[in-house]
Amino acid sequence: MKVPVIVISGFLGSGKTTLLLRLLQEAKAEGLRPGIIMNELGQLDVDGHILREQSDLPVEKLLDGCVCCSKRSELAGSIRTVLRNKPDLLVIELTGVANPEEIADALTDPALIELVRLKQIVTVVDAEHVLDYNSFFESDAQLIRTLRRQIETADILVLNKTDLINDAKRKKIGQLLPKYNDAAVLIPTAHSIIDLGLLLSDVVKQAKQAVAVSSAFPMVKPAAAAAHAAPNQPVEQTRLEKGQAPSFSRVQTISLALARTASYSRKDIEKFLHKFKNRLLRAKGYIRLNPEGPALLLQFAGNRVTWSESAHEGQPYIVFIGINLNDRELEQQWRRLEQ
Ligand SMILES: Nc1nc2c(ncn2[C@@H]2O[C@H](COP(=O)(O)OP(=O)(O)OP(=O)(O)O)[C@@H](O)[C@H]2O)c(=O)[nH]1
Repeated sequence: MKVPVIVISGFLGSGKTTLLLRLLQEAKAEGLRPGIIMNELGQLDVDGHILREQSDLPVEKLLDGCVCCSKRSELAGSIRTVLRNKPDLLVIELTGVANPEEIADALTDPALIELVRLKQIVTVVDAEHVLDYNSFFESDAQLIRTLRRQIETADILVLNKTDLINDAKRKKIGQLLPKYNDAAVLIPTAHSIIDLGLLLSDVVKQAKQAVAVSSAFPMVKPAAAAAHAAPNQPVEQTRLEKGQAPSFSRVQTISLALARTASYSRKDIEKFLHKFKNRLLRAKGYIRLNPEGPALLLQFAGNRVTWSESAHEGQPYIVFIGINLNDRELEQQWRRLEQ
């Protein structure tokens, strides 16, 4: 069974490590064995120290670079190392400037696709500063885009540090965030206190099934989470019934194994990809245009298609990463391309 992955993203200082610590405590209380990967931009393992002081779980560190770009090639090795301990769950805390979309993409690399599946992207938003990002980073369009993608791709938006803002600011942010992502569960809070059942209930269920324990686990515990919340900062949830955990990330990954005997036309594939472009963030695959030919690496990113030579010897496949994709429709239409 593929190990579910929770990605924690959010700008520098927004409260990611605070959330991670809470998540690990709750996971431990539920009898889960989480695997942890922390990525930091600098060479100093600051958050790792904090974590080691407060948790006895082993942490795999990726220092001095961002796992979505310069450290990407090391991600597969780190995940394999963590998987040796047979975790029920893998939690990856990204750097503040990482685009979670890139991680969704990295998890579908050939070395990982059979081992892990993206479960949820949680983005922690710093309520005190989020409205200022556009003016702070005016000269850095790439950074602004990344911060926006952190919000747009989230399944859960934790609006943290609400203890540091007034009602007017809170209202403004409450109007802004849905403009970028109206499908995520929005949780205003302080000190990253959220109902962790949203993240863990299905993993607990799966772990219990795995050991053939039949007693049902309560899906979420809103009352318990609210009891921990700071005064005047009730845990609120919107766009999702309380007690209902989303089981899949909004960023979906659909992989299709391709028959070795099938042939394809390059033009048809490109037409297909452009047809879905509004919902497709990324597509990539190792495809043989004809059964005797070599595998080619197909990449679709930013609405551009590139083909390159590849030494891939294994089963041809294609992976689609997108939002609001209909897997049956996509597969049916893809199969029509087979000649
Ligand atoms: N006042 C206040 N402080 C908070 C809150 N949440 C976290 N903090 C503090 O903010 C600081 C940064 O929190 P972290 O959890 O380390 O943030 P992070 O996103 O992991 O930070 P980086 O690793 O630098 O990206 C710490 O000193 C926290 O104690 C909050 O809701 N309110």
